[in-house]
Amino acid sequence: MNRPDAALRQARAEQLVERLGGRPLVLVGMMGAGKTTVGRRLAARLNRNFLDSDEEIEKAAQMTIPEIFEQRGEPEFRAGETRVIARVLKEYGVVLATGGGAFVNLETRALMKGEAVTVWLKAEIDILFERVSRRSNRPLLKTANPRATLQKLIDDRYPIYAEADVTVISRDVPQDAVAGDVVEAVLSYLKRQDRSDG
Ligand SMILES: Nc1ncnc2c1ncn2[C@@H]1O[C@H](COP(=O)(O)OP(=O)(O)O)[C@@H](O)[C@H]1O
Ligand SMILES: O=C(O)C1=C[C@@H](OP(=O)(O)O)[C@@H](O)[C@H](O)C1
Ligand SMILES: [Mg+2]
Repeated sequence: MNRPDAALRQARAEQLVERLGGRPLVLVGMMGAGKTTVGRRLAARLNRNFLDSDEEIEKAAQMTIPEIFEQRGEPEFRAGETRVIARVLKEYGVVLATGGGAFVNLETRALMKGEAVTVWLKAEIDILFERVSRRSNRPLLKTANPRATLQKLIDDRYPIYAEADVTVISRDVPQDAVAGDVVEAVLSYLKRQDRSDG
């Protein structure tokens, strides 16, 4: 990146941080959308702390996500997810990557929408499927036909993800470019909001 590009990028990040104040920025969307990896880059750009709800649950339980699903079951995982997100949202200006099911929970969704700016990272099934196929750490996809399972989850969840404040397409470009798209989309959203408030 040349110097004017870096300076522009920095300026946009600073503008966003200023408009956000202490509000957390939360990424929601399907498994494989890039919430964890794009979220980390986004936080670095904004010079803000990054947390991932799955990682926080793993730390608290001292178990991996597949172990939690296997030994305790999904309802207990979801209860932990709700608790962790409520705790993390109290952190000033945090960038939070959620697990794909977190926004589906009515209570957690209301909390996120009330406390944070929510961003849906949206991607096509081909992109999602290719990305989730790289690792076998997603218990919900351990089915006879994982692609069909992913499609079913998309059908069920997309109307709910659409309730996020901002939608950003998780394109097939480097994660840093997607992080840049998030900065621009959230900035436009907050500018629109500030205009309609004032
Ligand atoms: N824009 C991208 N280009 C290429 N690979 C990506 C991109 N975004 C995410 N990935 C890869 O896809 C996989 C899933 O990403 P991850 O951030 O874990 O998604 P999520 O947290 O939404 O499930 C990871 O291997 C990640 O490196
Ligand atoms: O979509 C879901 O219900 C899940 C998504 C996963 O997180 P990612 O979306 O980060 O893969 C993880 O929370 C768990 O396997 C369940
Ligand atoms: Mg993730």
